[in-house]
Amino acid sequence: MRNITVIGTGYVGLVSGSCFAEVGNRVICCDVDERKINLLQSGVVPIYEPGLEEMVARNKEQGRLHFTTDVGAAIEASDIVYIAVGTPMSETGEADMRYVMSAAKKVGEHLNGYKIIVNKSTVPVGTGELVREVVQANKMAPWATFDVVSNPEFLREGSALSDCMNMDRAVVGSDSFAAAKEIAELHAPFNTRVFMTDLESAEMIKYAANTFLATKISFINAIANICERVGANVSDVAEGMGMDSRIGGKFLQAGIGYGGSCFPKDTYALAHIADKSGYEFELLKSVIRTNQKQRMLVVDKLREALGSLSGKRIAVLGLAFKPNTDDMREAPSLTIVPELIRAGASVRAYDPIASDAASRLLPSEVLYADSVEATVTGCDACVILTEWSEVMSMSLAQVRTLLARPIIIDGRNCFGLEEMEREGFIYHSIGRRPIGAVNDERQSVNF
Ligand SMILES: NC(=O)c1ccc[n+]([C@@H]2O[C@H](COP(=O)([O-])OP(=O)(O)OC[C@H]3O[C@@H](n4cnc5c(N)ncnc54)[C@H](O)[C@@H]3O)[C@@H](O)[C@H]2O)c1
Ligand SMILES: O=c1ccn([C@@H]2O[C@H](COP(=O)(O)OP(=O)(O)O[C@H]3O[C@H](CO)[C@@H](O)[C@H](O)[C@H]3O)[C@@H](O)[C@H]2O)c(=O)[nH]1
Repeated sequence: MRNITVIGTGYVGLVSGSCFAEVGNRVICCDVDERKINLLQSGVVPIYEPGLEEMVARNKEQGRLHFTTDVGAAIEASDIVYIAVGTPMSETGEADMRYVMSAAKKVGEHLNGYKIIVNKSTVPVGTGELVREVVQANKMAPWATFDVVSNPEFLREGSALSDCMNMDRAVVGSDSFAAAKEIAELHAPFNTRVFMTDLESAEMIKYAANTFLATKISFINAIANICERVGANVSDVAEGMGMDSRIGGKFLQAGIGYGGSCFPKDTYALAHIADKSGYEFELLKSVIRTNQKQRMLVVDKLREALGSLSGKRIAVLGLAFKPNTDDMREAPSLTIVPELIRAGASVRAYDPIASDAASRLLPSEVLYADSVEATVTGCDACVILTEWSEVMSMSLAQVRTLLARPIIIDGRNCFGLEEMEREGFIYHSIGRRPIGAVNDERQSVNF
C-alpha cells in the first residue's frame, strides 16, 4: 500500500487515481476546480465513463480514495505525487504547459520529505527536467529530496477502466533507477509489462504512439478517398491489410477523421516539437491536413444527395467524438453541424450521452431529440457522426419509414452496403460505393 496524490481530476487523474486505489493504495485526488471536487465528494462523477462511478464509490467507501481542493495538504500527505493536469493546445498549436508548471510549483512549495514526482500528463520532451527545476526552485524545505519520473497514460475514453486495469504496457522513464523501480512496482497488480527507459524517451513514446495511431487513421482515410474514385471498398481493403500481422487491423476504420482530447492536440504538439528541434515533420503535417479535410466529406456527400442544403431538415445521430463518452473536445460534430446551419439547413440532433455538453458548444438553432426515432422523423436526410451501439442497432426498416426521404450519410461506415440496398436507402458512406440515386433534385432536372 502506497500513499499517492494525483493532481488533476480530469479523465486521466480520476481514472488512474481510482485504479491505483482499486488495487489497494491510499489515493488523494486533488483539483483546483471546487465544483468538480464538491461533486466527487458527494458521489457524483463529473465525466461519463462506463464503470467509473461504481469504482469511485467502492473505493471511497472503503477509505482508499479521497477528494480535496487542498492540493498542498494532499502533496504533504503522500510519498508519490502524480501530475495529471491538462496540457491543452495553445493558440500556436504547442502544448500549453502552464498547468503542469503551476502543479510543479505547488509540489515544490509542499515538499516535506523525499517524494517521487511522476508526470502522467502528455508533455513535450524536456518537461521532466523543467519540472525538476521548478520543484527545486520552489522547495519549501531545503533538505527535502525528490526524483522525477515520466509515466505517460495510454487509456482510451470509453474503455478507460479496462485499459488501465489491463494495460498493454506501462512506460516508466527516469534517471533514478530506484524511483523508476518503485513506480514499476506500483504497476505489479495491473496485468501489464513495464517498459523502463530514460525520461526523455518515455515522454517521446507517448507522442510517438499517439501520432502513429493518428497516422494510421489518416492513411486509411486517404485510401478510402481513393477507393471511392476507383470503385474499391475500404472496409475490405482495411480488413485485407490488417490480416498482415506487421500491419495489424486496429485503427484502420475509415470515417470522418480523428477527434477527441488527445490526437488533434498531440499531433500539433509533436509537429511543433519537431520544428523546434530543426526537423520538419512533413509526414505528420500531412496527417493533420488529411484529418482536417476528412470531416467535411459528409457535408459534400449530403450536397451530392440533396442538392442545396438550404431549407432541408437534417437529422444528426451522434455528437461525441467517439462512442461511450460525453467528451466533446475536438469532436467532428463541432465542425460539421455549424457548417450545416451556415448552409441553411435545420438540424435535429441526438446523442445518447453528450447532448448536454454539445448544446453548450453548438449553434443555438440546433434542436435536440431524445431518441433515434424522434430525431429522424420527417427529416430529408440522416447523418451519422458517432457509431454509438444504439445507432448501429437501430431498426433500419423503421428509420426508412420515419425519414421524409430515405437518405443516410454515414460518416462511420456503420452498415453493410447490401443491407442498405435491400432496405431501399440512398446511402453514402466513406470509401465505399454509394447506394441508390445520387441526387433527387438533379435527377428531376435531368428528366
Ligand atoms: N483524456 C484522455 O483520454 C487522456 C489519455 C491519456 C493521456 N491524457 C493526457 O493526460 C493529461 C490530462 O488529461 P485530461 O483529459 O484528464 O485533462 P482535463 O483537462 O480534463 O483535466 C485536468 C484537470 O486538472 C485540473 N488542474 C489544472 N491545474 C491544476 C493544478 N495546478 N492543481 C490541481 N488541479 C489542476 C483541472 O482543473 C482539471 O480538472 C493531458 O496531458 C492529456 O493529454 C489524456
Ligand atoms: O480506426 C479508427 C480508430 C479511431 N478513430 C477515431 O480516432 C479518435 C480517437 O479514438 P481513440 O484512440 O479510440 O480514443 P481516445 O480516447 O482519444 O484515445 C487516444 O488518445 C489517448 C490520449 O492520449 C491515448 O491515451 C489513447 O491510447 C489513444 O487511443 C476518435 O475520434 C475515433 O473516432 C478512427 O477514426 N478510426
